[in-house]
Amino acid sequence: MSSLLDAVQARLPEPLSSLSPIAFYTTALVLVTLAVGLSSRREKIKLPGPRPWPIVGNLLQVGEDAALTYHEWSKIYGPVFKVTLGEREVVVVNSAAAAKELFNDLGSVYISRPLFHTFHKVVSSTAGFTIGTSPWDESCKRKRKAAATALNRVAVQGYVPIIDMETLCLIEDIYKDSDQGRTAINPYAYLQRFALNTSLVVNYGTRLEKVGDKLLQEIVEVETYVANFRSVSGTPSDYVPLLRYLPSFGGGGGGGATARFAQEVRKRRDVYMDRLLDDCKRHVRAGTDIPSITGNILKDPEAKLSDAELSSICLSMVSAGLDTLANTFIWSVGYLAQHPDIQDKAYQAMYDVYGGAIPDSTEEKVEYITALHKECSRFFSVLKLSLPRATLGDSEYRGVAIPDGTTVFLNAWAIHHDAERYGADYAVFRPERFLDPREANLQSHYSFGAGRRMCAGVHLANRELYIAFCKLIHFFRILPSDRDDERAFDIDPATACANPRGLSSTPKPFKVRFVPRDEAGIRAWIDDEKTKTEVKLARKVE
Ligand code: HEM
Repeated sequence: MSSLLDAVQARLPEPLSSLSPIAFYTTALVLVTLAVGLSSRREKIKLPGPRPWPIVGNLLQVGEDAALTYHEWSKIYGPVFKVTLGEREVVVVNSAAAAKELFNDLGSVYISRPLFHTFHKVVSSTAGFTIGTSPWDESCKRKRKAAATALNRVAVQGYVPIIDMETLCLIEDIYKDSDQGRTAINPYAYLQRFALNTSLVVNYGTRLEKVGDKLLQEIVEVETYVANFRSVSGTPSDYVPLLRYLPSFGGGGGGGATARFAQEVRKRRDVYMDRLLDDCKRHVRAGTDIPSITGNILKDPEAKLSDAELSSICLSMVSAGLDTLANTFIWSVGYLAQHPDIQDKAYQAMYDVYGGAIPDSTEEKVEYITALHKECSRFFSVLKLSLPRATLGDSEYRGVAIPDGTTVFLNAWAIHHDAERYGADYAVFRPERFLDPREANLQSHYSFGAGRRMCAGVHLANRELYIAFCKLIHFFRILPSDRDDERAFDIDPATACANPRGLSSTPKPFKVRFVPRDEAGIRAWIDDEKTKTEVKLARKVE
């Protein structure tokens, strides 16, 4: 017993570790009693939900993959229930009907974002919050408006040449590294560069040249760490403040391992964000910039954005479309490799429209490809719990009061498994569901969230998905590796997720073959496009 006490005391900060055993147990008892008292006194939301434990609430019951657990709980407690995470009560929304009722019909209430200790106080104190992590206020309104205008349908049409250029680089590098389909490759780095470069060119007019580029690797690595800090289930000290004082958890005040790591990540992030912005500013001053969102803001004398707001928009542009888009592609490519029948249907659909010519990017004419990317977004649900919301003002759900400032999770995973919305075959990958004319009046899926804080990059993301799917399937047959040790891999989003506690789910690494459908055709296209484009749309980051 005393060795257990020694071990516990050794991990505590100075004032607690120096207590005698009797004083220690008394203090612990008082703290537990206080916490139990506080947690039972604090119950504000009378929705059904699993019974919380003292101090930790339901944290220990949530398990590895919170969205899947919440989906199971929704079968017991109904589509809208409450969980208690440490000292925070959270409303979880699990059906399409409830999402509409709350996020759309009560859009002006379900509009804010909650604050979390690690992300908002430790990771973000220098770089500022992204739009997706900013509570709703006048500054957030300005940032959201600027981003939404720069990313609306009309603006995105102007970015099609940029997406085309990045698709060309994607196809060229995949082609080169695949050795005519003989070598199976891991598609992650190619798709991450595609996603990041598109955002960088649109936002700064700059791009990263090589798949193995050091800056690219740094941005992908750091943004993945940041995303994990933003995850609503990855950082227990966000919910149990006491943990911030334990060395292996920690927070800003506690100086523990999590806090130190978060501070290090923040510094690394500041370095490349400053570099990208400075590079853009230098070119704007010299008049050598390429039209971009940031360049336009810097040149606009009427722009009412502060430096911090501009940095926040830049941060959002770099981070918001990186993991989300790349992971949607990565899951999809793995799935397509195991389902050549779907590729055949997509190829045939393109053939029906273009008679074998290369699909045009300026319009989404191939309905099956649109249906395919919608189904990929639904089926793989990369942001399973979306981004957390907070209510602004009091509201009600079925007569139960939801007070101002309540944290709300939109469980996109559960909604995408809602039989009332998607029918009995919700678990089947079937793009055809989105060709049904009855879909026209419904929100296709919830991977971009819902309501007034829905993804501001939805048009850009959809266009990137459409164009890249068209070209990948037009030029390649995507097939499993022919090596015995690589051929089989799990690509089921319920079981193959490599980071169930992360923000954006990614599958465990796998390799596939990209076999050119027409060897001479792909080479001629690459050569021809390169002379036309000559990567003159963007310069390299200096
Ligand atoms: C497949 C790719 C993407 C997915 C799955 C995705 C998903 C999401 C989701 C779920 C949200 C939260 C929505 C809500 O609370 O209802 C969000 C917010 C946001 N996304 Fe995306 N996103 C993607 C790509 C992009 C891209 C390419 C950009 C821009 C370059 C972008 C910019 C934003 C911004 C600025 C927000 C914050 C909106 C706000 O809080 O008002 N996203 N995204």
